[in-house]
Amino acid sequence: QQNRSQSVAILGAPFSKGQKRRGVEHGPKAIRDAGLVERLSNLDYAVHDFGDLTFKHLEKDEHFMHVPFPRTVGRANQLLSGAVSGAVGAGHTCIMLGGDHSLAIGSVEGHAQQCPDLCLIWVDAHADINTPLTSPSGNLHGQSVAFLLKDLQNKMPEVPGFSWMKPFLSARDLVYIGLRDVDPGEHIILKTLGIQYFSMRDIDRMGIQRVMEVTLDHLLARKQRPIHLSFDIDAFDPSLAPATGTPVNGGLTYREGIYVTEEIHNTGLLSVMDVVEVNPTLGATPEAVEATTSLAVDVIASALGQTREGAHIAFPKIPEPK
Ligand SMILES: CC(C)[C@H](N)C(=O)N[C@H]1CN[C@H](C(=O)O)[C@@H]1CCC[B-](O)(O)O
Ligand SMILES: [Mn+2]
Ligand SMILES: [Mn+2]
Ligand SMILES: [Mn+2]
Repeated sequence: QQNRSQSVAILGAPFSKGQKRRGVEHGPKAIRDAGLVERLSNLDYAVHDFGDLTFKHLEKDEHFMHVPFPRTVGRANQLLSGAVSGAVGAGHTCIMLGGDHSLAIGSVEGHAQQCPDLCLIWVDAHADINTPLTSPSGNLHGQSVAFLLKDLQNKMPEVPGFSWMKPFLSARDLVYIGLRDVDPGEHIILKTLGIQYFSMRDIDRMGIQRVMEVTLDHLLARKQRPIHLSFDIDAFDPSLAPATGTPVNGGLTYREGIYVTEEIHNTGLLSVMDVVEVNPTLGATPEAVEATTSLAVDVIASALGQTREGAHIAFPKIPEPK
């Protein structure tokens, strides 16, 4: 039998108002339909599926500057924060299924309520660190990190809907992997704050093994602490994950993405993982959607201990005939 030493909580967040394309709210169902619960049940985890959160669309929700749906996004993240905090507080490793990447605001904030010393690994083609003053689109899924960082506090206006939280993360506790489409305003923020990032060029130069070595050393060498992995499916090359809202060429290979999650699993410190921006309505064919959703299941399983070399949980030794 399996000593279900650990337990994983699945939290669906069917939410899309951090950006303008319809369909990403169907991400949680699509990832479950790709067999997530079955895949995790084969690992050494007790699986608790908490179902999907229900988000209210607020009637009166005027733009703030050019930012759409600020109160709806803020409220959704306040709700998600409580749910993630509850799941982590109950001792679960939490998998948050998006939904767009604005949901990381609530996910990381809720995690930090339980684990104030958490560190954040952001795997994404994008930095998602625009402020309302630098954002080209106003879309909050491209601003999530700016709401989390104490170092950006004096560069952030008061956005309606976000008065329930305050920034808590230090720039040194964040590392980016996979960047290849960074806006000018984001670039000056990354450089000014001295945030550690590995772009796709860095991965080409160093290789993913060295990137992970430096990432985990940067975050954990001084002190072991819980890891929050925020994984935007668009970190992968669009040939692997086409069903997503902002695809950018030249992304992670399948093997690079799996290596990232294997290394994070091997720290034994993964506490919350977001998997966001899977939009099943954007696949050109059913096969394209299936490729994207099964990839999401693969990276989650890998982050939770599925290994490419195999495992023999059910076999203490080679069975012998009677
Ligand atoms: C918008 C298109 C033209 C551009 N290639 C694109 O995607 N740009 C990214 C980079 N900055 C944009 C923004 O802030 O609006 C977009 C956010 C993406 C958010 B994410 O959660 O998917 O990481
Ligand atoms: Mn992205
Ligand atoms: Mn993102
Ligand atoms: Mn996106």
